[in-house]
Amino acid sequence: MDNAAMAGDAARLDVQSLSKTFGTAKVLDNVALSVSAGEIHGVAGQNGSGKSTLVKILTGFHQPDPGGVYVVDGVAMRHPVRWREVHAAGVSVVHQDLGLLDQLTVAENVCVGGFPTSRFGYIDRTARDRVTRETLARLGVDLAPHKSVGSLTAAERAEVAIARAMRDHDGGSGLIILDESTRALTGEDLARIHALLGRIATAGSAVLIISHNLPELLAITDRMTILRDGRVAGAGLVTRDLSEAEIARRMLGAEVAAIAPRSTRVVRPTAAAVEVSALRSPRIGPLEFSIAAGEVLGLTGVPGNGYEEIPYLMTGATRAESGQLRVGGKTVNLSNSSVSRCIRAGVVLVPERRDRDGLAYELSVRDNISLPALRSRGRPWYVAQRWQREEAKEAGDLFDIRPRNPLLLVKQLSGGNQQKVLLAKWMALAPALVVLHEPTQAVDVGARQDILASVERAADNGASVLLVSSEPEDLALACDRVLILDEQGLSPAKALTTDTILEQIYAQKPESAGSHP
Ligand SMILES: Nc1ncnc2c1ncn2[C@@H]1O[C@H](COP(=O)(O)OP(=O)(O)OP(=O)(O)O)[C@@H](O)[C@H]1O
Repeated sequence: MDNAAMAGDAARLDVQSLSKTFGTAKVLDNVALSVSAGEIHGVAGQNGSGKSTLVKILTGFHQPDPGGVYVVDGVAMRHPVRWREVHAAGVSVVHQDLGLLDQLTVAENVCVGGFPTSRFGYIDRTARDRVTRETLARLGVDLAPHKSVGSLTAAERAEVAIARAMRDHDGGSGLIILDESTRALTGEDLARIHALLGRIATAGSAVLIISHNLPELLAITDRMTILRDGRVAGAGLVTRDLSEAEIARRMLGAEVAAIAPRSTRVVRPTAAAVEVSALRSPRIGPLEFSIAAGEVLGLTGVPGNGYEEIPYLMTGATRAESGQLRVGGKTVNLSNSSVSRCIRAGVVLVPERRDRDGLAYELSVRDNISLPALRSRGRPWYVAQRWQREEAKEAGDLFDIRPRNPLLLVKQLSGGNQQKVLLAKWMALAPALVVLHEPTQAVDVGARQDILASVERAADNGASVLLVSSEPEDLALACDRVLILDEQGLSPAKALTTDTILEQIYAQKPESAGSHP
């Protein structure tokens, strides 16, 4: 698409000479970025290259170093940059987690932070519903304002978040920033949100989208800016002149070597080392499957059909209605278990939500990596032992954790590098069963390969691995076998190719899809 050409060349966003220093680290260095009216502009970059920092500066969360220029629709932003002024100038943002309140309605979510009030200060429900209806109609989104957000599909939730961001934009004005907000969407859900972004751009607003999904950026953007180590490694490149390989090369400064699918390289193990039986929750089951030692088993389904619950049900994180897990000669009752009991049985979970379930943000990289082994390998934890230092160094090298400083607090790392720490933390335990949920979400192309390689390495070292993912490409690449959950239960993928897995997933759609567990 070339919306920019259609809507003229007025810059909605113009950034020049923008830098940001944390302590002694310059994480953005002289960045320039320009987005025209009617343009969809993509930003890509390796984990830690500065994308989120850029968004945080544009929204006034971080202050840039002195000297930068930041202009919205012709209005120069004053220093310090304040969200109120940026927003008034026409900038809005949709964050990764969408920031929705599930217990509230569509209208309450769309109007949150800007409730129309009556002259006595009460919330004016009629005005609120009218604003919501008008916003949704303007965006071409068909949603009832009174529906509860907790009951919506993944695509509908993204529509509500985008509607909230667009609520105060006068027709065709301003800039909407999507900071990896499409990352949990796949297939038709993703296509639906792309169509919405296309409509927003065609109406004359500008869209700035940050994503690790290179096919997504190639499909919907007009131009792209690529960051590498905080510097621009490609400014305003016309997307139709780019390929995935070219973007990756600019991002990483090197070619990304393709890896061969596991199924073509490895002799399939046969004897079951892990057996799951009678696994049932209110939404799924009973299910039964097994994983051999040294095997990577993939598991997927239509988003929201319940397959996303399986990693949590199998590891004691969510209590199952019924279910047994046999691993290493022990049997765990999944209707009456806990995470710590599962860990003692040699079962670890690498969850999707690292912020909620996986990492201690206020602790260092080193402490996070060695936490699970502290009990068995000796205290006190506040004095770093040699094995802790060695383990942290090894993990840093193996997973390419950047910056390579094990004393940094996890909260100081970029999102993708936090994901690598989470993996390193569990892999260091040499578990019998590793269960991973969406391990490559929000990581760059190079890190994705490192993570899939580490998953395979765990299996090659004798672990059983369950890879639960919405990414058919990851499943086709890293698995020995893939199971697909539908209303009939689990069935094996007929072939380990992206297309076959996708076709099988969407051969049967559920009646109603809910949100992630
Ligand atoms: N509060 C902070 N203190 C110190 N360093 C920080 C802080 N926030 C970010 N950084 C550093 O700034 C750099 C850029 O991080 P940023 O989160 O912007 O990267 P990113 O491109 O968004 O990465 P990802 O794709 O992994 O989300 C990283 O090296 C990170 O460690």
